[in-house]
Amino acid sequence: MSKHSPASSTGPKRVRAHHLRAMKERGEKIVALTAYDAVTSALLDAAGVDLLLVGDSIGNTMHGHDTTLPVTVEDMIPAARGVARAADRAFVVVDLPFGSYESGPEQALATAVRFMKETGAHGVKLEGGERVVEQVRAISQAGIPVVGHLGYTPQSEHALGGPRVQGRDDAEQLLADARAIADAGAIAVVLEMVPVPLAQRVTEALAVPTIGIGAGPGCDGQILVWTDMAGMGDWAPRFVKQYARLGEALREAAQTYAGEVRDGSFPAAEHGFDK
Ligand SMILES: Nc1nc(=O)c2c([nH]1)NC[C@@H]1CN(c3ccc(C(=O)N[C@@H](CCC(=O)O)C(=O)O)cc3)CN21
Ligand SMILES: CC(C)C(=O)C(=O)O
Ligand SMILES: [Mg+2]
Repeated sequence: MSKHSPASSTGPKRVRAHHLRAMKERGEKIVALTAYDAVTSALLDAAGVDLLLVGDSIGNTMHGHDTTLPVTVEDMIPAARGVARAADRAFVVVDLPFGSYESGPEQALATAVRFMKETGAHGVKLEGGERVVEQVRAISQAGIPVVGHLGYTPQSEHALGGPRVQGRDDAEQLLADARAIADAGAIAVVLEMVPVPLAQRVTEALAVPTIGIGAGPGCDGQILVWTDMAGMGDWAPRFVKQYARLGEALREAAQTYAGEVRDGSFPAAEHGFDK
């Protein structure tokens, strides 16, 4: 075992784009979480998480916004840098934020190139189907692994009418979108808030892996926002399972610290210097 003890002992030393496809073919689930900084990246990487997404959910989780819409390229770059530097094994993907790729393939490629040059990440992700095929093609043809994102796409929340399950009445459109971005070179597709049977159908239709979030067990992998699954916030979407109560643990630690500072029991002799 390496010092990082990856959960999958047969897995690669460093997860690369082609491993994700191979994992789908072998029926091995792809384990993904978001990360927004080096300290968290190191912990999740050591746990054996295969893919770390520097999500534009950083807007909600770290920057106090209500949506992902205000997140900028300048917000994403230092976050991606921290995550990429601290991950020894995981494949690191960065979200292209709202406004950084919609104008066309030239804008999308310029943003993707900037992320690859300036952060050390291994790939990028963008939201949308047929409307962004030219963007996916341009990024892919430049040799940059690109991940798609279909179903509930939070950057379009005002057009979609809020966080709603997608593809109930337009399953064929979602399937066409998935095929279009896979054909344009996407290495994987995130499916967010898609009915379980439709996510299963898309997964069977594509050669590249699907990574689900609120899309059921039929996907090739699963992703969650790390602060949701670790119980850091006071709210999480219904599709989240909470695996820890880190928020409570941190609040209690800070309360104990505050009490000890106030009553003078911290710092003790061993925390100081004699000379
Ligand atoms: N912390 C966090 N977790 C996420 O999963 C997440 C983000 N932020 N930000 C970006 C997007 C936005 N996402 C969201 C945002 C809101 C809901 C939501 O309000 N869901 C309601 C109703 C869903 C329904 O129609 O049934 C829920 O109760 O879960 C879901 C996903 C997923 N992503
Ligand atoms: C929820 C995932 C898929 C995402 O796009 C994000 O965290 O920004
Ligand atoms: Mg995102």
